[in-house]
Amino acid sequence: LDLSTFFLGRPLTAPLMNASGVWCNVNSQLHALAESEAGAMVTKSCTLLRRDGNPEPRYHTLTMGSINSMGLPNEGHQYYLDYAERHDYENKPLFFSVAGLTLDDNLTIVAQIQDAYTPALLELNLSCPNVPGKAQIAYDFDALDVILAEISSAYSRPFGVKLPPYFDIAHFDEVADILNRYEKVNFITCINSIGNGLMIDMESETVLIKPKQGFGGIGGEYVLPTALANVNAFHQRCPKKSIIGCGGVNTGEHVFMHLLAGASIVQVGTALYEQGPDIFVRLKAELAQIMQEKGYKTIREFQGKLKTL
Ligand SMILES: O=C(O)c1[nH]c(=O)[nH]c(=O)c1I
Repeated sequence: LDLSTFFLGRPLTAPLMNASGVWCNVNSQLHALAESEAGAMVTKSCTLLRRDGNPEPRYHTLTMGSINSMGLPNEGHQYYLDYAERHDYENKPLFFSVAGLTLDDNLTIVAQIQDAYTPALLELNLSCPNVPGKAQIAYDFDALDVILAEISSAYSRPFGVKLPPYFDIAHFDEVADILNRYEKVNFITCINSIGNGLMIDMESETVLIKPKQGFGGIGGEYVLPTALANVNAFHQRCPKKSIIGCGGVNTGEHVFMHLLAGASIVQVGTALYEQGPDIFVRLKAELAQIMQEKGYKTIREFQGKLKTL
C-alpha cells in the first residue's frame, strides 16, 4: 500500500506531519519529529526575538480536545533558522512557521529565510488567536491582502498561509478571492484552533487556563467538522493551490476524511501533544487498513474526491 504522496513535487513517505506549535518548540522536539514516521514537519511559529509567552497554566486537555493560550512562546527566529540549516531534507521536508508581531518583523524574518537559501517551506501564520491586543490578521481581510502583497514581493519562492477557521460561505468566497490573487501562495493550511473558546471546572467553578480570563484556542475532535469544511471550501475555491488539513485528527479515519475533503498533507496537533510522535505509526497503520478495506492502492485514487448527494 502506497501511503506516499507528493507535495509541491516533493515525495513524502506519509501524508502526515505535526501542526505548528506542537512538539516543535526546541531542538529535542524537532529531532524527535525528524526521527518519527511523519512525512514532513513544521517548526513552532516564530517571532523576531525569543518570547516566554503567556503565564501558565496556558494549555489544558479537554474531554474531546484542548484549550490553549500559549501566547506565542518561541526561541526567536534565528534558533529555527539554525535548526533549518542542520535539518536533513532527504529525510523529510521541513516547513518553517512565521508569526511576526508586526508586518516589519514578518518581512525581516522572511528576508533572512530567503538569504539563508534554506529548502524549508514558509508557512506564514496569520491566525494566532492568543497574543493579547493583537487581532488575527486573517480575520481582517484588508490586512490579509496587504501582508500577502508585501510578502509576495519580498519573498521569491512559493509559500503558504496558516488560516483560522471561517464559518460563513461569504467569507470562504472572499478569502479565496484574495488568496487566488497571489500565485506565490501555493499552499493553504486549514485550520488553526477555533479562537477564544472557554471551558469551566465544575468543582472549583473557575476557568482552566490563566491567560485572557480563561479564553483560548480550541483544538481536538471538537473542531473536526469545522476543519473538514474549511479544507473542502478552499480545495474547491483554490484549484491551483494545495491544501494542508489540520484539525481534529486522532485516527486513520480522520486522516482519510481530510484527504477525501481535499488535503494533500494532514497535520496533527492536540492528539500529538497528548500521545507524542509515535502517534504517526498508529495513524499510518490505521490509514493503510482503511485503504485496504476500500481497495485503494494510492492516496491519489481518493484524494479530493468527496462526493455530494
Ligand atoms: O498561543 C499560541 O502560541 C498559538 N496557539 C494556537 O492555538 N495557534 C497559534 O497559531 C498560536 I502562535
